[in-house]
Amino acid sequence: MTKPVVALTKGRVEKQFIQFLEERGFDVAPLLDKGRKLQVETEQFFAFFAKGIDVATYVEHGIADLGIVGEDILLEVQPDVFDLLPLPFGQCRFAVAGEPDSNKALGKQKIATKYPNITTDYFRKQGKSVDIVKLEGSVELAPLLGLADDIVDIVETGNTLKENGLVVKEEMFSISARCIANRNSLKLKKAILYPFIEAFRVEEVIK
Ligand SMILES: Nc1ncnc2c1ncn2[C@@H]1O[C@H](COP(=O)(O)OP(=O)(O)OP(=O)(O)O)[C@@H](O)[C@H]1O
Ligand SMILES: O=P(O)(O)OC[C@H]1O[C@H](OP(=O)(O)OP(=O)(O)O)[C@H](O)[C@@H]1O
Repeated sequence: MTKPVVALTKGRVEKQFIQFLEERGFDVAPLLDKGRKLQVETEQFFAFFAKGIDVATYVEHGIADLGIVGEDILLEVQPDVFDLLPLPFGQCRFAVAGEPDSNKALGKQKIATKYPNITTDYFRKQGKSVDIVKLEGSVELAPLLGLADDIVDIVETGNTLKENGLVVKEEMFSISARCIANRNSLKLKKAILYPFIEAFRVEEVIK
């Protein structure tokens, strides 16, 4: 019987996932000692490391059976994968933020974000149409430099907003990291995936 193939989001999520696995008695040494290698094998699974958006693609195409990815990616890209369960890390929230006294009276609100689909959907549900400026990071700069009126972004501690003189204007919703699965793998590799998924289950985070 072969092992599951797991696609892991590099960086922040990877670190928290490794700690999560360690607490559950998994063999994490190969993940910690990987150096610049992008694929490793542990006692329990094969892993490879990619950007979150690519983790979703690899799982959708069946290259990975499981993926560990931020819910922001799933909401933005809506990949055709099975969203199995929430994980107890990567917890943060989406918010509209901007300069404290910048309420736009006339014209369309201009919003800078890494998440154009989430943003459009959020404002559409409020019956509002906004102009979106897509950025890839350091989104907080946009209102400060006059590129946009406000931003839609992830807030965790609030430090990035605070240190740049911005405030939350509207709380949107909370997210966490998620374990996703390829739809066929779930049917065809049940025997190897289910024990693995069971080990990931954390009562307090199941919605
Ligand atoms: N401040 C944060 N607190 C908690 N989770 C976060 C925070 N920022 C991002 N995340 C989550 O972690 C995931 C990965 O974020 P990370 O910043 O490591 O990569 P990224 O946003 O793709 O940037 P990079 O281009 O540097 O790889 C995001 O998809 C999101 O789910
Ligand atoms: O509320 P905080 O704890 O300060 O976290 C929020 C920040 O974290 C994320 O940025 P990230 O570090 O991923 O950098 P980025 O700007 O390149 O996306 C997010 O886009 C915010 O900028």
